[in-house]
Amino acid sequence: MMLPDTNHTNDDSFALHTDLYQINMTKSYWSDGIHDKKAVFEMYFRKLPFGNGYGIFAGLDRLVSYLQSFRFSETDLAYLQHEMGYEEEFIAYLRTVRFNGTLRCMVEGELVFGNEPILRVEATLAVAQLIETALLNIVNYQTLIATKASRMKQVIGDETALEFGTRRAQEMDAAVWGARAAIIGGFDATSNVRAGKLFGIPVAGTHAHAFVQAYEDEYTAFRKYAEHHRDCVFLVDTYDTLLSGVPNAIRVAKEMGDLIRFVGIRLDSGDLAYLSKRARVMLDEAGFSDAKIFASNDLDEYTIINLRAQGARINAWGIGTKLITSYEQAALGAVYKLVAVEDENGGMRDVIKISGNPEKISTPGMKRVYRIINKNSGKSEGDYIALDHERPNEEPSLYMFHPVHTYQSKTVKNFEAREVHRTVFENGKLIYAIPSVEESKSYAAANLELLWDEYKRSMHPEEYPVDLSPECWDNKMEIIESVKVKREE
Ligand SMILES: Nc1ncnc2c1ncn2[C@@H]1O[C@H](COP(=O)(O)OP(=O)(O)OP(=O)(O)O)[C@@H](O)[C@H]1O
Ligand SMILES: O=P(O)(O)OC[C@H]1O[C@H](OP(=O)(O)OP(=O)(O)O)[C@H](O)[C@@H]1O
Ligand SMILES: O=C(O)c1cccnc1
Repeated sequence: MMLPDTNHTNDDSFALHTDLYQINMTKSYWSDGIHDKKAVFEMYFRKLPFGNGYGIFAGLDRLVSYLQSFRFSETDLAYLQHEMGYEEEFIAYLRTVRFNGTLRCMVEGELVFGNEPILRVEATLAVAQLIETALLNIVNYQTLIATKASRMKQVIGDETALEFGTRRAQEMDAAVWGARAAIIGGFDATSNVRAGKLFGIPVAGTHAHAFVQAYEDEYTAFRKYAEHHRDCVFLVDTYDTLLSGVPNAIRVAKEMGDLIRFVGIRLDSGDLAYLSKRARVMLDEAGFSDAKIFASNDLDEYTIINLRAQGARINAWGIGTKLITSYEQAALGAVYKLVAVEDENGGMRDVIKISGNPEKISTPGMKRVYRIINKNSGKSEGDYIALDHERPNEEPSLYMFHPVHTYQSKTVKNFEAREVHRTVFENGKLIYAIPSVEESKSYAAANLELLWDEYKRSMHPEEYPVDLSPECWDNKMEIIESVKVKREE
């Protein structure tokens, strides 16, 4: 009897990290001889998550390493041939497949909105199709977490935001890449040490209830911790926060004096508003007005706003489950759609996907996205999606209108049209240097300065304009008409 391979030693590439239908479509393209036709796909989501007014893009780092190493390994090919039954000639073709295309993509920390391309892939039809699933998998998760983190950080403001979610995350990849995305979104540190090593991001932590329980009493536990660590945050809620936890923390801090840095205490249960206010008074009266109060326990932006309204005296927020699992909304819903394909004459044919819902009709053609910055206010007027050859920066004024409710319009003058995509790969060659995570985080913060506050509030934000250029809109309408005519024939 053959035992299944349980040690996964054959997991030596990500090329099979795709849906079966991509391989089956590729087989048809290849059999039909159209696999090397040029194709353009764009990725976008329709609706911002959490009712937020903006999104923060993350995922480019992993996307780059995926595309750079994209090839079917010999074990992948053996599996496809012997277990899945694909023919030898097709396997021989798959052996040659590499990412040979051009990728234009937002940079991590870029603001992203509904119905605008996050990235654009120009590649051969087969390759562009084979990579769809992994690209969506990476971007959907990381952008979701970066956006949630940014939304939480907007509420937390200048206070400290700590990512504590690894133990609750949807497996190990989600924990580390989610921690990274949280930092891009504005978090200050993660508790995940591996994420710190992998990405060079700040790592921070306190101690658990188990540590207190492991000693005969709470005082001894704090004292032992203090004897072996310079920075101390004592978890004060194991037995009784106000009657024993805070007094024991103060006692140890006094005894140890300058031998430690008494960073503060952590509250992890009970009424966090009440306990933090009482603990603040006790710490201040003991002469520790610099000691900070950390809080954790199922926190999210809604609880934080509420705790703030109650006058809670919390300086650092440890957030796990509700961030790393994107508890409020499980998925972003980005899609990857074909917008142009090579025709019989070697030119490109713009293509469309029709839907009964006008908002869901795809926008054909190869496009560029511009952020229209008003030079007087320094704020963004909205995003402007134009066909590839258009150059809005050369126009004296731009006519911007809602792509569905077209009567909502404005003319913008004295603007800078800032492209939001960079060329990351050109004909298969990586030409972009990925910034550090801290740089992406600063980039996200600087981008947020471009937005009026009305787009950034967590409840019922204003809808940020994402408009099509008149030429792009006309092209879409013409193609809708031509599809209608074909349907009627
Ligand atoms: N003053 C407050 N106002 C609003 N929400 C609060 C306040 N204090 C704590 N919370 C939140 O209420 C919830 C309390 O959850 P829960 O009842 O599970 O915790 P607990 O009473 O602290 O007990 P446990 O020891 O099981 O953690 C948490 O999400 C916490 O963040
Ligand atoms: O509540 P979250 O936002 O998910 O944040 C992470 C939680 O993980 C820890 O609790 P856990 O009960 O796992 O460990 P403990 O024994 O140290 O309290 C920590 O004390 C937080 O409450
Ligand atoms: O360091 C902490 O306090 C911590 C880390 C992970 C989860 N909960 C708390």
